[in-house]
Amino acid sequence: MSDSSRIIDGKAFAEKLRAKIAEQVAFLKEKHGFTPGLAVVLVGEDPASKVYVRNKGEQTKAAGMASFEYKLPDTTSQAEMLALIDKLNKDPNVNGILCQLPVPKQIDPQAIINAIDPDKDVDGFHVVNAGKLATGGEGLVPCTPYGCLLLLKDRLGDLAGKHAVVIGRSNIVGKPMAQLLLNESCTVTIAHSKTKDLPDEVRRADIVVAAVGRPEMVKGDWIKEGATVIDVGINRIEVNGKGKLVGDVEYATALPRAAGITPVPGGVGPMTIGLLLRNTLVAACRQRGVKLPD
Ligand SMILES: NC(=O)C1=CN([C@@H]2O[C@H](COP(=O)(O)OP(=O)(O)OC[C@H]3O[C@@H](n4cnc5c(N)ncnc54)[C@H](OP(=O)(O)O)[C@@H]3O)[C@@H](O)[C@H]2O)C=CC1
Ligand SMILES: Nc1nc(=O)c2c([nH]1)NC[C@@H]1CN(c3ccc(C(=O)N[C@@H](CCC(=O)O)C(=O)O)cc3)C=[N+]21
Ligand SMILES: [Mg+2]
Repeated sequence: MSDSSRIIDGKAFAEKLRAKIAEQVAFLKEKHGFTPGLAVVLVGEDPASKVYVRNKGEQTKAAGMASFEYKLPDTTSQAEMLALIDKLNKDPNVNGILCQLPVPKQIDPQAIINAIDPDKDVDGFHVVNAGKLATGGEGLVPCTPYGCLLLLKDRLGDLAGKHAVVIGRSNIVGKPMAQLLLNESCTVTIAHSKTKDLPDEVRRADIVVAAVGRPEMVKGDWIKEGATVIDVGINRIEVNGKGKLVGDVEYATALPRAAGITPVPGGVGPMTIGLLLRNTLVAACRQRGVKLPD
């Protein structure tokens, strides 16, 4: 097997997804006379967050959807933030609301997330959507794990019975990822900072999803021959005085062992934005009482 055939190209997959969404959006406009809209709220000046928010806005518009951006100073109070969310909840032209995380320390992120109308919660972070994911309802699914799942199903087909190890248990990546894999009938292990022997857990995995936030902490020689590796990590490091983006997996040594592996950049990241647009489309159709176009 050549190295290039092992690479799971999330960027190309996401481009196809976005092209399809653009067609669906054009159909909705022509046949039903409306345009899905996404509001993104950014508080403060975090440079990485600014880049993501700009990318989201550009891709939203490229798909033919309406993009509303709210940039608030880092002194914004929780009450001001809640007032904006209330306004967006009531605005019929806003079908999806995303508050970029992290938020400054005077704001409780969970209070903000749970103030968003669950039907507009395109991040899928609201307690109602988390509950639906856990109990089988039709909610909105968190974009990053959803993107990981689409890449896995595209590569592997049916996932039933596979042993999946998810490293990380955050509410936004690890937990919903484990839930999605469980819903696909995988046998799921969730590892975290208190896990006793992480290499041993990873060695048993058919599927590894790494969502830790530590550069290349998952070593290539932990990966079982023929396993599929999804690297969610986005870590900015310096190499010879130059900035570089790396994942949570030691990519060069994992690549020859894995049957499939996502690169960083170009793997999970582009899928996250693709699924954000998809969730906005789905939310808009539900709010308008229109069937999602084929
Ligand atoms: N590509 C994309 O679209 C996205 C990428 N990301 C990236 O994914 C990564 C994870 O994000 P997020 O879930 O928000 O991060 P969090 O910091 O919220 O969670 C990290 C998790 O990793 C666990 N962990 C920390 N150290 C270890 C260790 N030594 N061994 C095993 N587990 C450990 C923590 O365990 P414990 O719970 O015990 O503390 C925690 O559950 C980051 O790099 C982030 O930038 C995030 C969102 C989207
Ligand atoms: N409410 C909220 N929802 C989020 O979904 C959310 C968030 N807050 N806060 C931050 C994290 C992180 N995240 C990424 C999205 C895209 C890329 C992405 O497109 N990455 C490119 C590279 C981008 C670059 O060069 O920096 C890639 O991996 O190829 C990365 C990370 C969404 N997040
Ligand atoms: Mg996420």
